[in-house]
Amino acid sequence: MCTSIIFSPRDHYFGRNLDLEVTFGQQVVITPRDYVFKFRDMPKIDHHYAMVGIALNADSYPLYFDAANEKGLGMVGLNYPDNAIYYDVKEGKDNIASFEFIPWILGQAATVAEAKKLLSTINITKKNFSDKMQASPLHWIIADKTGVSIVVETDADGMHVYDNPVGCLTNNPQFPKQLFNLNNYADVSAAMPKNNFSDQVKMDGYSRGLGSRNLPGGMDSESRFVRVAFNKFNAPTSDSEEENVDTYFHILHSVEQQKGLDQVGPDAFEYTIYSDGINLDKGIFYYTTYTNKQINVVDMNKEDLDSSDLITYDMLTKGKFNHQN
Ligand SMILES: C[C@H](CCC(=O)NCCS(=O)(=O)O)[C@H]1CC[C@H]2[C@@H]3CC[C@@H]4C[C@H](O)CC[C@]4(C)[C@H]3C[C@H](O)[C@]12C
Repeated sequence: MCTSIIFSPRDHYFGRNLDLEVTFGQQVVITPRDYVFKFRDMPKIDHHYAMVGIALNADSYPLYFDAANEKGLGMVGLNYPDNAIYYDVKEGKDNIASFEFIPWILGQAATVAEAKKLLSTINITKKNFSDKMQASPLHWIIADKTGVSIVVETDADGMHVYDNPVGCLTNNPQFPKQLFNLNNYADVSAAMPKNNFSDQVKMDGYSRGLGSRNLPGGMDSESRFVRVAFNKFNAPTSDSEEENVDTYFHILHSVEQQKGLDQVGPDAFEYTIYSDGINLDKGIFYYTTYTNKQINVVDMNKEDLDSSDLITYDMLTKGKFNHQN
C-alpha cells in the first residue's frame, strides 16, 4: 500500500510513502530537459520539462514511481489492484502505456489545468515495459504548486479524472468511495469532545486527545486515507522551510507501516520503504527511508538540467545514531 499527500503550509510539498514487502533498487532520478523520451505509440519527445523523483533506472529509461517537474507539477502512482484496467490502443487518441504516463504528463504540462488538457485525449494502454516488467495496476494523484490536485483512475467503465478536495490518496477502493467514507469521521477533532451523549451522564474527559480517539488506526488503505487527511488538515504551518519539511514528514510517518504489522505472505510483511516529498515551488527533493529517518536532500537546480543523460543518486539507507557520551 502507499500514501500520497500534498501539504501547503507556505510552499507546496508533494510526495508519498512507498509501502511494499520487496524493494526494487529504486533511486533518486533527475531527467534533464534533453533526455529523449521514446513512446510505444507516440512520437518521441526530445525536449521537455526536467523532472526529479524516485524511479527504477531500467536500461537508462526512468520508470518513475513518483516525480515532479521544474514547473512544480507532480505525479504519484499508487497501487490500485483489481480496479485498474488499461486499454487497447485506440485510433485517434494519445496512446500512452501506464509506465509512460508520468513522463508524458510531467514532460509537457506545467499545471494541473494543463495536465487535464492532456488527459482529455489520452488512452492508457496495457502495454508492458518488458516481459519481466509487466504493467502494475495503479491510480495516480497529480498536484501543482498552487496546491490543487486531481486523481486519475482507469476503471472497467473508462477513465475518470476527479478533483481532489482533500489532497491525499492511498489505494482501494475507488476515490469517490474514499471521500464518502470521510462522512463516518465528521466528529473526529483535535479538541476535547463535548458530551453529546447525555447530560445525565457525567464525563470528566479522563485523557487529553479524546477528540481523535475514533480515528482508524489500521494499516489498510481506508484507515490510512482518513488518518492522513485528518493529520494533514490539523498540521501546523510555519514560515521556515525546515519546519514545514519536518511537519510534512511527521504527517507521512503517521501512516507509515512498521515492519511486522501488515502480513502479505508466510514470512513477508509490507513496510514503508521510503517517504519522499518535493518542494514544488523550489524543485528540492527530500526523502527518508525505513532505516534512515534523517531527511536527505537532492536539489534539482544544482544539476545541469540542459543535458541529456539521467542523473541518479543511490538512496541513503544507513541511519546514524548520535552518541552523546
Ligand atoms: C508496488 C508500488 C506500489 C506500492 C503499493 O501500493 N504496494 C502495495 C501492494 S498491495 O496493494 O498491498 O498488494 C508501485 C508504485 C509505482 C510502481 C512502479 C511504476 C513504474 C513501473 C511501471 C511498470 O509497469 C512496472 C514496474 C514499475 C517499476 C512499477 C513497480 C511497482 O508496481 C510500483 C513501485
